[in-house]
Amino acid sequence: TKHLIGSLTKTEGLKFAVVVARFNEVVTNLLLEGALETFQRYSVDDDDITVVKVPGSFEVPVVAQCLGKSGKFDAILCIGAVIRGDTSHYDAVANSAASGVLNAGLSSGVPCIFGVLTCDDMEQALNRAGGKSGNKGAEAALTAIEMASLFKHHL
Ligand SMILES: O=c1[nH]c(NC[C@H](O)[C@H](O)[C@H](O)CO)c([N+](=O)[O-])c(=O)[nH]1
Repeated sequence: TKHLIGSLTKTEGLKFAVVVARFNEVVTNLLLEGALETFQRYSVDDDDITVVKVPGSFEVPVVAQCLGKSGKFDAILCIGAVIRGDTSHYDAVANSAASGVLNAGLSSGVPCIFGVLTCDDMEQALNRAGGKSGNKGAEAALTAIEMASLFKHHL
């Protein structure tokens, strides 16, 4: 039986883009920090990481698709924080971000990792951005490394 799996240790030469929504930047900067530290811990070269800022999560997918199609990256990490609070169009933004990131990956053929928090309130979001529930940005970075390695070395 042939089992294909991405490595977390053979990260040399893997190139990553990180698309970060500025909306709720108190949260998204913490997610970005967690992601960058995880890349560093897993020996991803700093020169192999490109960070792109966009206004909100709704703008993330089109940039992820563009970066994917550039052929310059092995995985695209998408970071955002959609917080319901008193936002009327929470569902529109959250659902668009999810389907948008999915389609960016499918259309570009480059793994696009969904690191967009969708939470009811700021406390929930902060708990998932380095609080007691961990850091979704760090987790998504691990996923990005595994998927980049799987595609580069096995697919
Ligand atoms: O990333 C977010 N964008 C949000 N809206 C902006 C949206 O992403 C676009 O930038 C905007 O609609 C312009 O296209 C949010 N809310 O509306 O609450 C949110 O919680 N998070």
